[in-house]
Amino acid sequence: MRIGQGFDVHAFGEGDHVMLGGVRVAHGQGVLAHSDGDVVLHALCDALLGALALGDIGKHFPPSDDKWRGADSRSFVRAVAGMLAERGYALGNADITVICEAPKVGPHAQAMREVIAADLGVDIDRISIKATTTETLGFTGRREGIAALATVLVERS
Ligand SMILES: Nc1ccn([C@@H]2O[C@H](COP(=O)(O)O)[C@@H](O)[C@H]2O)c(=O)n1
Ligand SMILES: C[C@@]1(CO)OP(=O)(O)OP(=O)(O)OC[C@H]1O
Repeated sequence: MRIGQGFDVHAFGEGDHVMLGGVRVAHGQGVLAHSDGDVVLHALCDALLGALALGDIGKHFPPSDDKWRGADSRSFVRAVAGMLAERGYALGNADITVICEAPKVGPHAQAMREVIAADLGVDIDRISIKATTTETLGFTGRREGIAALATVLVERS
């Protein structure tokens, strides 16, 4: 059994939605990013890569590579899932926390769990999505950006 953790932040910018856990969430702003800027999936990928000491998301999908411009971050999750499987590992469980004042994550948490479970090929009860504000403190509190934390356990399959 191995453990991994991931963290990602994107600044809010122009737009009318954010992608969170592969789900399009209506919001008065978008995020600035090379890909679709899905902090949930980026933190998850980093946690999975970290669990197997495979580097980080930027090593595998460099922001300097035009191939990933506007990319659907679900493609990163599926690619990372493949790396795990190749090495004989499968997800034990993932626990993810989204940090922002808005949008509200709770109403979308179940849909995010379904997307992530499907992309990792695991039962939904292995995927947890939580959210918190920072009580108006810091960059998330000022609504300048959105952050996510992910912790995973991976097990020999
Ligand atoms: N973006 C968010 C933030 C919070 N929630 C839900 O609200 C609860 C209370 O948040 P506090 O930061 O005031 O503790 C939190 O436990 C979440 O259930 C949310 O859905 N989306
Ligand atoms: C996802 C990648 C893809 O180029 O770019 P961004 O969408 O900017 O996201 P970030 O988490 O800042 O960096 C990781 C990159 O791999």
